[in-house]
Amino acid sequence: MHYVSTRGEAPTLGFSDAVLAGLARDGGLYLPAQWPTFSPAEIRAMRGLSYPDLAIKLLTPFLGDEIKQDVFERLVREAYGTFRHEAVCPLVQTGANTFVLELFHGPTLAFKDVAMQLLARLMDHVLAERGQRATIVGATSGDTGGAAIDAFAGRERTDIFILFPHGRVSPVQQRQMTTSDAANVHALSIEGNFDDCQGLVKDMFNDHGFRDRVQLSGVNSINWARIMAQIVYYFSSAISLGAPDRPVSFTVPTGNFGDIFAGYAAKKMGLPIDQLVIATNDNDILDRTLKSGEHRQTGVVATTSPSMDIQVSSNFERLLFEASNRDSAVVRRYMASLKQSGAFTIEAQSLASIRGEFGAGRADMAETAATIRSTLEKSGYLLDPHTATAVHVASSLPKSDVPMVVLATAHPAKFPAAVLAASGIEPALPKWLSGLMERKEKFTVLPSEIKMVEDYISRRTRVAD
Ligand SMILES: Cc1ncc(COP(=O)(O)O)c(C=O)c1O
Ligand SMILES: N[C@@H](CCOP(=O)(O)O)C(=O)O
Repeated sequence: MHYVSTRGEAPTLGFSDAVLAGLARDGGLYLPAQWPTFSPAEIRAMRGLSYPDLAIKLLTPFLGDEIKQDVFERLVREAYGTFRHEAVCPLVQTGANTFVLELFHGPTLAFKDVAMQLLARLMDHVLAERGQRATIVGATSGDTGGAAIDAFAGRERTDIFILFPHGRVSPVQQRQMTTSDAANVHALSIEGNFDDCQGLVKDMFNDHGFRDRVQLSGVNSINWARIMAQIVYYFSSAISLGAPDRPVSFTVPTGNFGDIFAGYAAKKMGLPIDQLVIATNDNDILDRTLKSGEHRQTGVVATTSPSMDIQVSSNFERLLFEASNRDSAVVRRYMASLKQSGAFTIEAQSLASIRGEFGAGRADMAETAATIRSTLEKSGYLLDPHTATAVHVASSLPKSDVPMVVLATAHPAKFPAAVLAASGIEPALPKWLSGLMERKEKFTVLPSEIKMVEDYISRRTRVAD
């Protein structure tokens, strides 16, 4: 299996190099050269597999021959051994034909753990085999950072620097990033919003001198392995609802477009998905794009679902590549226009293809709060604000016989203030995190200035030791 860049001007890589590279050297994102596919009979035969066994079956074709099968199996089992629910990602029925897919049973209570626990182990393995080290730099609007720090803390071969927007993450999210005592962990509070943090990370990847000097790697969903690991729960939930003999729809709380792109990948691999619905909060660039065909960035507004406060949606580039029949020249034109004028207009054929695959909707903060309240009243289920945006969008769709699965991307206890205000209930952190809010914080505040951030990282990474 080989990996190609969406911009077509970077070397084609094997799996291990694509994982270590993060962003391609031409600024693009890696995708498998072909989608592995599974026939209905093969999907039927997956019924009854445990989550790790399903992950091994679905993900092995992406590895080529680069990771030995017994090693991969061990890494998968270790990764999902960190989850507190036996099913790893259990499905809960909340209405007649509606389900919530709980992705928050990992160490940091967010769906990011599903991919990050595996990615950290894969990276560690590849670096050890090669006798290399890496400097990992990541941007977070709250959840990726905590998940990455948990997964990489104490690992000998990596130093990890997480950039989060100053004052714009929840107190629980902040402490998950700032209370690690591992020497290889560095939390940087950036004076800006998430898009500024993600822009800094991409600028560092595009500064090839810096990139090579510190052996830069990324763990945001620009990294293919993040998307890859997220494909599995689309299969596990759809199979438990009758796939491949019954189609299933998904509504996904969306920001950087990684999670829902994993659903698109699952469909490409043969899973019968009826609708893939993008749910946004007030930062609704993707909802507007699907409606108008124009992708136009506006300012980010702070909401009660802070992890979705994003206007530069990285993985949309992967979809543009697919929708244009993998025409990297078209993608380069869109990206150049986005850089120059903050907007581009999607060509008619690509737009039709995107609209054929995806629906979209938005929920403002009042609708999100009302959904938390009404879901609790109707079904006794307490949603987090991100999941609530998707429940609101799903409930606004025309009625259908196809089961609708909403991805529950975070535990409500990560956002106690918003959940309390909406429902009157203050969700408690699980036992293993109960001392979190009392732990001592350690972080550095930096301006959103590339040179200052690069300088900070260069002085602290142990890559050159
Ligand atoms: C809780 C939560 N929900 C939804 C999202 C959006 O997911 P994606 O960025 O993959 O679209 C995020 C952040 O990415 C998140 O942390
Ligand atoms: N919502 C994310 C933003 C970064 O997304 P990623 O999936 O690209 O890592 C977060 O919580 O940090």
